[in-house]
Amino acid sequence: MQVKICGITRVEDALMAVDAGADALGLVFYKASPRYIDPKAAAAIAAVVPPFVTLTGLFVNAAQGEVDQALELVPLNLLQFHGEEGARYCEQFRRPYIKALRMKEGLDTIAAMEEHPKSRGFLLDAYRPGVPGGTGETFDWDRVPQNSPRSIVLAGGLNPDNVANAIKAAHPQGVDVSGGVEQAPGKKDPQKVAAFIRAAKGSHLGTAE
Ligand SMILES: O=C(O)c1ccccc1N[C@@H]1O[C@H](COP(=O)(O)O)[C@@H](O)[C@H]1O
Repeated sequence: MQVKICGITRVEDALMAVDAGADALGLVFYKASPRYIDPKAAAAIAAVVPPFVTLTGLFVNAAQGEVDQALELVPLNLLQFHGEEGARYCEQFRRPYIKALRMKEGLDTIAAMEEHPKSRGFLLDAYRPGVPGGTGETFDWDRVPQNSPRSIVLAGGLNPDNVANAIKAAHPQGVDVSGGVEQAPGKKDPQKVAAFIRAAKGSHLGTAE
């Protein structure tokens, strides 16, 4: 099970999450988020990330120039588009990307995936009107399609206590968490991060806490 810890704003949190076993870290370049980080500060975090950890940049309906600027300053391995971005927009940056899909009632998830044939995978998040993500809310994990054409990253309201059950229900390839491992918005809690990663990675072994 691959684990992404999103909303990293401090070098010490990046180091701590990597040490705890995170496979990917997320930097939020969405200015309205309490976890927003500007590209210069993000570059300082990028400088400490080891080579086999996927550094992800999260954007929400950003102007093309904003993404270009982040890419110029920060060596991002993966882009995460969390708004209403279409395939042509996402593909223009010529970087690997994942499209986030917010699981609004009635969404045809497979049809939404087919709109992004070049997305490396799909991050499924809870839907709350007017809020693009990071809501801390879960959705019905039984709605996660088991016939997805590509990897599924499960997100939305995950925490150390529910992640093992979420994995059992949804069978994702990866999980993503932000608020569920924080002590305060933008500040990660080392105990929660370690417990989350242990529970997620141990879930298939039956050793989850
Ligand atoms: O983290 C944010 O502030 C954020 C803002 C706008 C879009 C997405 C955001 N975060 C992503 O939302 C999901 C779920 O977060 P949570 O675990 O429920 O807090 C996750 O993919 C974050 O990367």
